[in-house]
This record gives sequence, C-alpha cells and structure tokens, in this order.
Amino acid sequence: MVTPHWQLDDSAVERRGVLRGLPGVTRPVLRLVRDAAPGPALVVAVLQVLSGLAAAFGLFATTGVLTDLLESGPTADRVVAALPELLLVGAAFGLRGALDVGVSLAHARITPAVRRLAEEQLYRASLDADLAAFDDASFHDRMHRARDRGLFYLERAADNLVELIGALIGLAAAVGSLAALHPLLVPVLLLAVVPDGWAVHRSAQMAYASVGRTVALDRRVQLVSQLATEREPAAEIRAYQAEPFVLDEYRVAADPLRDEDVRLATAQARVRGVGRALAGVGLAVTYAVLGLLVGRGWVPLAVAGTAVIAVRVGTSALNRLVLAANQLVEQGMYVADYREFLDAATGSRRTGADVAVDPSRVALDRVTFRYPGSDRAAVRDVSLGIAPGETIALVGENGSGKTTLAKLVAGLYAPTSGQVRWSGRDIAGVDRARVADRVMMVLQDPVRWPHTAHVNVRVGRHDRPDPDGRGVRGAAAQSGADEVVARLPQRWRTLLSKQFRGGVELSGGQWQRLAVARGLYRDAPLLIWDEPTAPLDAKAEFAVYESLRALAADRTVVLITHRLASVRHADRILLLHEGELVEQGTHAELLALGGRYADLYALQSRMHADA
Ligand SMILES: Nc1ncnc2c1ncn2[C@@H]1O[C@H](COP(=O)(O)OP(=O)(O)OP(=O)(O)O)[C@@H](O)[C@H]1O
Repeated sequence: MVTPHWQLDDSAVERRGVLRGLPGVTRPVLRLVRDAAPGPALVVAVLQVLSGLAAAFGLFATTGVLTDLLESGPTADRVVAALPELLLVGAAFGLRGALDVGVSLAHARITPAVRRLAEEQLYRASLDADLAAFDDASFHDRMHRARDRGLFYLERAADNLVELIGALIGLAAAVGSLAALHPLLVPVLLLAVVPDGWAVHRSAQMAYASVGRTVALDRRVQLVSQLATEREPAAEIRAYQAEPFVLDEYRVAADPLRDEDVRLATAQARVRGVGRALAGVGLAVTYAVLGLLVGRGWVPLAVAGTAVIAVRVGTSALNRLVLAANQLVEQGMYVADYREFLDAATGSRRTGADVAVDPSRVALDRVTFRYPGSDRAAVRDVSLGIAPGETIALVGENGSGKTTLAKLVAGLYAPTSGQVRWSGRDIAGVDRARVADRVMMVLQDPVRWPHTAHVNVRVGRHDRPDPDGRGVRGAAAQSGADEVVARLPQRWRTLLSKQFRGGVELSGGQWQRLAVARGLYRDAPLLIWDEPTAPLDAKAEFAVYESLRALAADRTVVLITHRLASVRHADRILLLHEGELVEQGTHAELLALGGRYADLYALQSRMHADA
C-alpha cells in the first residue's frame, strides 16, 4: 500500500538534523521576554544575582561553623563559639529564600505577558501573509507547528530561561565557593552531572525528531476531529451515514501516531536509564576523590565538610541547569518554528509602493497564474482590457478559472507571469492595502462572522464612519438583508452564531444577503461579484441584480455567474475554458459566433423551458 503523503514525514527531520545551539535559542526568547515584560525581567535578573551572592556567602560562613565545631574542647564551648557564624549562615539562607520568593512573584508576570505578545505577533503575521500563501501546504504545516506547539513552547521556554539563569547563578555560587576551597573540586563536580545531562539532551533530540515525523499525521487527526465534533459537517455526515468512514479516517492517522509515541517513550526511557546509572557512578567518584584529598591531608576536614555541601548545592544547580538548558534547546526548536512561520508569513507579504491607485481602467497583459505546488496553470495567458465603467461577465464551466481571474484583477493574487495594470500601473508593485482599498468584493462563500448582524455588515469597511447607521441600513435595503434583520430577536444587535449562548443561526440565503450588504457597504470603484446570488430566492436575486445595475452605473464591474440570463446585460461577456480566454463579445455577438457560449446558452434555455 502506498503511504499517503500526510503520513510519517521524514523531510522535516532531515531539515533539522542538527540541533541549534543554546545561544541561538535564548536570544529570541530573551528578546521576547524583554519586549513583553521589561520591568519584571529586570527584577528577576537582579534578585537572582542577589540570591546567588547570598548562597555563596552562606557556604563560606558554613566553613567557619564547621571549623569551630571541629576544634578540640568541650562540645558546649564549641557550639557557643560557632553561634555567630551559625546565625550568619541562617541569615544568608533566609535572605536567599526571601529573594527567591521575589523572583517567583516577578516571574509570574512574565509568562502571561510573553504568551500575549507572541500570540499577537503570530496573528498579525498570519493576517499579513499573502493570500497565495494559504494555498501552500508547507505554509499550513508551518502555521500548524507555530500555532499549536510554537506558542505553547514559547511560554515554557520563557519559564526555562528564568530557571536557567537562576541555576547558572546558583552554580556560579557553588563553583566559586568550591574553587576557593580547593580548585581540584571543580572538575570533580562535573563528573557527577555530565552523564545525566547527556541523557536529557539526547532524549530531547529524539522527541523533536519524532514531532518532525508526525506533524502531518497530527494535523490529519485534528481535521478528523473537526469533522467528528463540529456543528457544520454534522448534518451531512448523518445524512450520508458517513460516521464509520470518519472513524476509519481517525484510525488511519491515530494508530501510527500512537505507535510512534510508544516507540519514542521506550527509547527515551532507555537513554535516561543509562544516564542515571552513569551519574551514580560519577557521584561515587566525586566522594572518593574528596576522601582522598582529606586522607592525604591536602584539605582540612572542615573545608571538606563545606565541600560536601557545596557539591550537593552545585550538583543540584548543575542538574537544574542541564535540564533547563536541554528543555530550552528542545523548546528552542519549536520557537524556531514559530520564528520561521513569522518570517515566512512576513516574507510572503507583497510590499510595494504606498501610492493611490485607480482601477477605473484595468488591463491584463498575458497573465498566467499557477497555485503554489500546482503544475497546471489555473489561468493561462489571458490578455484583456476593461474600460472605465464597463461591466464584464466571466462565464465558463466549473474550474475554468473565473474566480482565480477575478482575484487577479482585484490584486488578491499576483500573476505567476504577465501583468495586471490599473490605469497603466502594475499593481504587483503597489502596497496590498492600497489595492484592496479600491475593491468591493462579494464572494460565493462569504465568511460568517460570529458577531452581531450589524458587525456582519460593517466589517465590509470597519473604519468607515457611520454614526447613525444609515450606511449599514442603506446597504441592507439594497441587498434584502433588512428583511432578514427585521425578523431577528434583537434586530441588528442579534448575535449570529449558535456557538455562543443567545446566538441564532441563519439560512444560507439569509447569510448571503448579509454578505451582499457587506460588499455594498464597502463602496469602492471596482466591484467583483462572484456568484453571490446562487443561494438566493428569486425575489431576493431580482432585488440584488437591480441594485447591482444601480451600482454598475459608476463602477467597473467584474461579474461571475453561471446563470447566463443574468449576464445578457453585461457590456461584454468573456468565456473561459481550462484557464484560457476563448470567446468574448456581447451576448448577441457570442450567440452569432455559434461557439461554446451559444451551446451553453442553448442548453440553459432548454433546461428552463423543460422546467
Ligand atoms: N486554492 C487553490 N489551490 C490550488 N488550486 C486551486 C485553488 N483554487 C482553485 N484551484 C484550481 O484552479 C482552477 C480554477 O479554479 P477557479 O476557482 O478559478 O474556477 P471557477 O471557474 O471559478 O470555478 P467555479 O465555477 O466552480 O466556481 C481549478 O482547476 C481549481 O482546481
């Protein structure tokens, strides 16, 4: 059996065989922490340094305590002699505890702020991305990794960074004290922790490799999960008795995912076991060396006593450090995914001149467009001109390229080759927002904004001042949306989403009327009209076409429809076939030509006559 393309995917692993170094990981996280919560970040840094100093001081004071206790003489005298140093040790560690509480308090403000900033950056990048990027599977993969894992691990990475710095400072305190007591004690400390550190590092590597292999499967499971749990597909799944099919789809993706998880957990447990065993041996060697130093008389017993404590403090700090560093490296790979997505999204954005453009005269010059990853052109070598105020109609079979061509005219896609010019200017070189500002677009499958009826219309141009609501009401009257709203329980303030309490659902045609109102409310000189009347009843369709005719009076209009009766009044009809412009002219000219249009028209007329 051939493995479907969305199953185990090794390309992602190859791409990242080599782990990025810690500095490469910490830099972006550090930058994010600094930008998200500069004050708390500074407080954490200062308190951590003070806490490290208190720990070092406490260790030094411990040597004094042990020296006094190990002196010869009556026990009571020795304890009394050690009291001042004992108080100092208590004060140092008490202070350290208080400082650590301060670190925790400041730290608590960092993580939510990092999440908040990272989310906004992600959504902004996604909204900024070029439309064509959404037709690209690798863009989706990146988006999925960045949104579902990148954000989560970014938060964890920020936590680990704080932990890492704390552990580093704790370690510096222990190493500093050990070096001051005897330089040989420092390398001995490493023996105890390096094997465990290797194990954690190796298992992080394995985890990431596994995620790289299964990301596409994971996405598949999520898609199936939507099918099984969301409201939209629920009716059709039941009507088609597709429940077992959906479950099978789930199993096909979920079984290999489960097997991969088991394999990973087993391999990780094995590596960690080896690491633990070696770490035990390392600790035994550490204490043996310490015993040797005391036995040879190179180190006094009191110093050795402090060294034991310092080794314990140092080992624990080093363990925390290795763990935090390794988690950070692992999380850093997801952070890199997040950054990569941000870069890809930003990179996909077409930047151009920030100048006003005028779409009254549109010219296409040998325009070809291929969707990302597709080797067939959806629009091929199309040249045409649209005169100011002209209404052109695009007709043709399903998939002939009408919608794609309309989006090229509107500047939503940039041609793969050729040029789209507005009043002589190639719009590929113009800022996207400037182009979009001049277009009103009503599409086949409009967004159902989970908001009030009013917002559903106003979002057509959300920054247009409409204090008394006249603009919204006018657009609604033209599209027939006013009748829909009149029947809603709270009129314009009714929430149009069943997913929220008190929300209501509309029929397809009712949604479409609101979408048409939204397009009309936008009010721009170039109108793209992509079959928006298909779900409307005859009365609403008639009303909408009447308002379209009124709108067309002072606008350039690109009209897409399969109802040839509706295109008879267009100034020119263009027939597309497999992406190519094969016929154009007025209704009468095309009928006289006796080509594809004439055949289609005859067919539709017969169907209507039969009906
Ligand atoms: N997002 C996409 N990614 C890849 N290919 C696409 C995408 N959208 C459309 N296509 C392909 O491009 C071709 C043209 O599609 P387009 O939607 O422009 O046709 P259309 O004439 O508007 O069709 P319809 O009458 O069904 O609305 C089709 O072969 C389609 O499969």
